[in-house]
Amino acid sequence: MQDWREHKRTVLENAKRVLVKVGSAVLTDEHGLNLRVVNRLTDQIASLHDRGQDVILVTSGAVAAGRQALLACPPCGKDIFGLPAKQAAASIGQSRLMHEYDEAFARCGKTTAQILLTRDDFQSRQRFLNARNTLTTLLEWRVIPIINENDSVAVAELAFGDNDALASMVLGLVDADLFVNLTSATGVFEANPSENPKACRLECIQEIAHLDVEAMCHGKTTVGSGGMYSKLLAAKRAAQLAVPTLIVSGKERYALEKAMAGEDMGTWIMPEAQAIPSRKFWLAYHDWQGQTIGVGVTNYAAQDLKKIMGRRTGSIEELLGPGLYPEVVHRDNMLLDPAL
Ligand SMILES: Nc1ncnc2c1ncn2[C@@H]1O[C@H](COP(=O)(O)OP(=O)(O)O)[C@@H](O)[C@H]1O
Ligand SMILES: N[C@@H](CCC(=O)OP(=O)(O)O)C(=O)O
Repeated sequence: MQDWREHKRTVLENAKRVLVKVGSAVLTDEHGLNLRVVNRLTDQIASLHDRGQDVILVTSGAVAAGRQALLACPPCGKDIFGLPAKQAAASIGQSRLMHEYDEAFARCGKTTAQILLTRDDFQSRQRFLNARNTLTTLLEWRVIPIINENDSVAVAELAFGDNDALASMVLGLVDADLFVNLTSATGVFEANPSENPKACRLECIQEIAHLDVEAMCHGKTTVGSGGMYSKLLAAKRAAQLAVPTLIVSGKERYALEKAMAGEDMGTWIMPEAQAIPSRKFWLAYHDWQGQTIGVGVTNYAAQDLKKIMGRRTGSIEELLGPGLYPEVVHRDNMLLDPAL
């Protein structure tokens, strides 16, 4: 196995397309969106971009920015914290968030584009491909795509709920070669540092597939977003796509620049040696219902399957007519144990 430090150095030096994700805990403070953080982050992303790297930004902060606006001018006697209120706050905040990014990037001479996605967009092959085409075109034009979940239309069962999951899905859309996840912690620790202050930072996670994420983060760590738990699940998906993840503090000044320059900070998560082909990755996220042990595209409709269950292959043509497939789900169209 390649030494992880050497692997990290090689990826950092050669990454052409970097996806940077920044969460609410980094971007916001008790007053809402922290513009100093937004400006520092855009400066650093612009520098990477100037060096020729494509950068895709997945950002949270719409709900916080919306609530900030609402608190400045509250709707008399109305709830601003329930789910519909959260969705409405996101729609108020998203345009403000985007405005701040747009202005900050413009000061660095960069053009931005907003893309709002929901889980639906990854479940429909057509929408998945449309989103991919748009992103590819933007990147060819050297525009910086800024992505968030489309909170105001996402219904509970279709919501990502946290942008770590969204970011990991976008990796597959844009064929990124590095995922940088900016967090409020200084990296991944052996255990939740707020519960166990003696826990040490992990410099590298070599085999994320074998990591007990539940135990390490003690379940989900924050309400409404996943904290480190969802970052590790996102890193697991990234690893399946053969994309390494760097989880690093977004609170520290110049953290992104320093991390990209190879300083010893945060946690490096090694990718799996064998990437899932992108079509299979899409399959993995196509069906989210029930207890999933694997996913695949079937050659037979459910009612036909009921008719032929338990029958000999030779009798199938008699039941369903000619032109049949020899298998219900071909192994090329099947993925077992996706990191759902
Ligand atoms: N093993 C762990 N290592 C590091 N942080 C952890 C761990 N388990 C739980 N956490 C918590 O996860 C949080 C990091 O996520 P955060 O950046 O706050 O989330 P978000 O990006 O969703 O807003 C930290 O507050 C930290 O206390
Ligand atoms: N899409 C929402 C944030 C979702 C969320 O909680 O994200 P994160 O803080 O990154 O885990 C927003 O823009 O406010």
